[in-house]
Amino acid sequence: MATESNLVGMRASHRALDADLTDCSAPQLVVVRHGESEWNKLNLFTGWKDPALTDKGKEEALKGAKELKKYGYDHYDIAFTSALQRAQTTLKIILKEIDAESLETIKDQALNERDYGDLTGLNKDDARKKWGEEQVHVWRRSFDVPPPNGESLELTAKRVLPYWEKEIKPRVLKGERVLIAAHGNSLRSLAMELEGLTGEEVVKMELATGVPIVYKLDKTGKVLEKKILE
Ligand SMILES: O=C(O)[C@H](O)COP(=O)(O)O
Repeated sequence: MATESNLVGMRASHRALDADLTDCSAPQLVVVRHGESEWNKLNLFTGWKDPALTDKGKEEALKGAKELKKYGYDHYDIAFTSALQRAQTTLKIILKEIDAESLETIKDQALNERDYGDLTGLNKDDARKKWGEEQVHVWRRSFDVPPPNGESLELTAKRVLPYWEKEIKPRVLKGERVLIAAHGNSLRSLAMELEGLTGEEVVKMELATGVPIVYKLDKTGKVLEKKILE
């Protein structure tokens, strides 16, 4: 079920928000985290490694597509995804289900998962045993502390957001219907910008695999309305 009008634009006045919500021409953007991958299943730090989706991951992508259809978010002008197959396959499954297999799709590593550096390939529980619960939590969920030789969320945002500003946002603001299939941390970086979240707020945000998020934006690209289709 769609989470009812989960309004995040707390900084906007309610009057302005109501006015804009009645405006069907307000720019709209749909983002989705890939379905479960083989390495998610094995509880391994994945980052820029490129495992495939599991069967469960494919089912999650299909379920996400059915939710998009159910709520009428099944027409797009362009799609963006990362250079990693778990996001690309998720997108493919969605596009097939909404009869949009020939949709123009741009793949770019700017949308990749954060690079987990030396943690890549390690089991997350083993890492907790080795470095302690707290240290691993800091690496996974602090804003600006990178894992050894990897990217913090802040560093991830430094490549995701310029790409958003240059390649995606202008299309969304022009009224193109854009679908992005990407990763937990690349989408967190984007959510930070769209929803106006602080570093502290964004690290608390968890994105479920295969669950689409629909954003309605104002004319500057900030979020007026957010619906999680789960
Ligand atoms: O790269 C990974 O391991 C996951 O896709 C995201 O991991 P996280 O939940 O530890 O950020």
